[in-house]
Amino acid sequence: MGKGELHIVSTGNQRPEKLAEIAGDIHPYITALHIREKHKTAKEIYQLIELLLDSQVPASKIIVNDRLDVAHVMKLCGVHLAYHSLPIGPVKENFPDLRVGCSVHSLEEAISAQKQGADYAFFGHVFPTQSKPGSAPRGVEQLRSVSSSVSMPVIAIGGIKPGNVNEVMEAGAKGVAVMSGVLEANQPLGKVKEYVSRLSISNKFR
Ligand SMILES: Cc1ncc(COP(=O)(O)OP(=O)(O)O)c(N)n1
Ligand SMILES: Cc1nc(C(=O)O)sc1CCOP(=O)(O)O
Ligand SMILES: [Mg+2]
Repeated sequence: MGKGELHIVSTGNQRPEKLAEIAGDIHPYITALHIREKHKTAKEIYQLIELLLDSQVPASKIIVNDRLDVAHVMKLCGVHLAYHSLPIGPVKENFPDLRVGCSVHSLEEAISAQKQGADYAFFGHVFPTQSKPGSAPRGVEQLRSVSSSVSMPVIAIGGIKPGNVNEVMEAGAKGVAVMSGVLEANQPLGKVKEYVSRLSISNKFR
């Protein structure tokens, strides 16, 4: 069996040049880089992605939050739709080659996303994370229930560290999405390699 997927999600507050430098180092080892810059305009996101492309990050590994226009114009691999975004169904119908994903936080949301044609879903937050202060984590058992109820890939997000990768893969996740664990690490490339080695090992037992 192949490796589990490793998705890296931008923090929304890193300097574009810094993100591009890290992304240039880590892209060969990751499945996708998610550009989640909710406070940036389309033009700012476009400029950030230009920097990434200049750093040799392939467009085929970049997924952008919400902005179908940017994904289309820049020939990116996918778009991650938010609650306020265009609905999944019409996006998939009009852009069948685009990988269309979304975040889900319950079994009902996961089933609905799959019915609408989502290619994948992030489920979280599985563990405590500084990104969701004061909000209780949903835990590994809810991840297991969601993963076993849908056929689309479910990616675990929220508080994912190398040490809990095995647990979420065993619960049926097809991979993990990581923000702070890599992008706020002292040595992002070294961290990515740690995640990759855990993803390979854990998949052997599935
Ligand atoms: C491009 C991209 N990838 C992943 C996400 C994570 O989505 P989500 O969990 O919905 O983010 P929050 O709304 O929980 O902050 C994203 N937004 N964009
Ligand atoms: C963007 C996002 N969405 C989540 C969700 O549960 O929907 S958790 C999350 C942030 C994950 O960051 P970290 O890897 O630093 O815990
Ligand atoms: Mg979310």
